Amino acid sequence: PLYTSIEEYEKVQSDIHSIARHKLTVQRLLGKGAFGEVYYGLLADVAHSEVPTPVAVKTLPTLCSDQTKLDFFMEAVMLSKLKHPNIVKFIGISIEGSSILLVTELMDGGDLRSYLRCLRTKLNDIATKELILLCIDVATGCQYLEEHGCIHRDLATRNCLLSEKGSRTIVKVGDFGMSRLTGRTNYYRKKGTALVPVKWMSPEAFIDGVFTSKTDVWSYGVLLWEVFSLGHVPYPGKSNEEVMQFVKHGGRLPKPEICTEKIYQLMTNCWADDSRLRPNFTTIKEKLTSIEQCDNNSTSNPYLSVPC
Ligand SMILES: CN1CCN(c2ccc(C(=O)Nc3n[nH]c4c3C=[N+](C(=O)[C@H](O)c3ccccc3)C4)cc2)CC1
Repeated sequence: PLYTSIEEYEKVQSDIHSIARHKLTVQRLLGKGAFGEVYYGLLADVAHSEVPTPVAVKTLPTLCSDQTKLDFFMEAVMLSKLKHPNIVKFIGISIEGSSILLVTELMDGGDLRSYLRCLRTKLNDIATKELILLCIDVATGCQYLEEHGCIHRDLATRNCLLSEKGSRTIVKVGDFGMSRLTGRTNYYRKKGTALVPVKWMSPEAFIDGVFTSKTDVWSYGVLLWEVFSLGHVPYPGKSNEEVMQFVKHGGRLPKPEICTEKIYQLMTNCWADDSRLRPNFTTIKEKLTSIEQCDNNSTSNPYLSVPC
């Protein structure tokens, strides 16, 4: 596996910005990621500003395998290549002795799944419009990944982050711990049986280990289901093995209660057995936008500007 990562690294030759440790002040713990922890930090002297910039600092446990270190570094390399308003912004890494810190923009709203679960208690009439806008943000970030030959491989609400800048909540695709660049091929073949998110995976991914942007589309369909079920775990009560059998024989997630038929239709299109029949992220974004505008019109304005 080390070779695979080095091979991956060669594809993404990039100079990673390194941050002098004395410019970084690590403060309170924000959350525990898949590996390591994420802290609130302050970075001095960004763009020659007097005031330090709040950042997120992702740490690796000092005691961890070389593979984990390499994956962590690969995530930094991957993130450093991706620049988009719906992808969490990479700032740099700070290496001192055996400690490696990954510094990104601060997303102060936390992860999308926790946000959805909080929504359950806050409002009883959840605004479908707000949920669709969250999904459009994620689809826009995924469209960028698709265009840049980057397969995320772990799209899920737990890996998306929110920032509540002013009134508008914006969602960005966060954790890239499992993402891979396709380079010449346009798919990635998983080696070994690393921990894989079966409930978010397409049949060709969990059967043959083949990942393309269309496997990300399947995962995005499950993310849509998560959003409209306000953060439920997919296939409740089913084990990974049972889910694989169920999905392999055509079983699919049911329509969440607060989800409209049109949105459920979009989800099921993302779960087509044949990956060629699944929409791409450009189509997904267009469909969600027209649904959102349609909902807008039908409530406020009788003369529909968007044919529903
Ligand atoms: C009610 N409160 C609201 C505030 N709250 C938080 C909880 C967690 C966070 C947080 O981790 N923010 C992050 N900003 N940037 C990155 C973050 C994580 N990153 C990572 O790379 C992490 O690996 C990651 C990536 C995607 C999703 C989760 C974690 C990069 C912020 C506020 C706690 C509850």
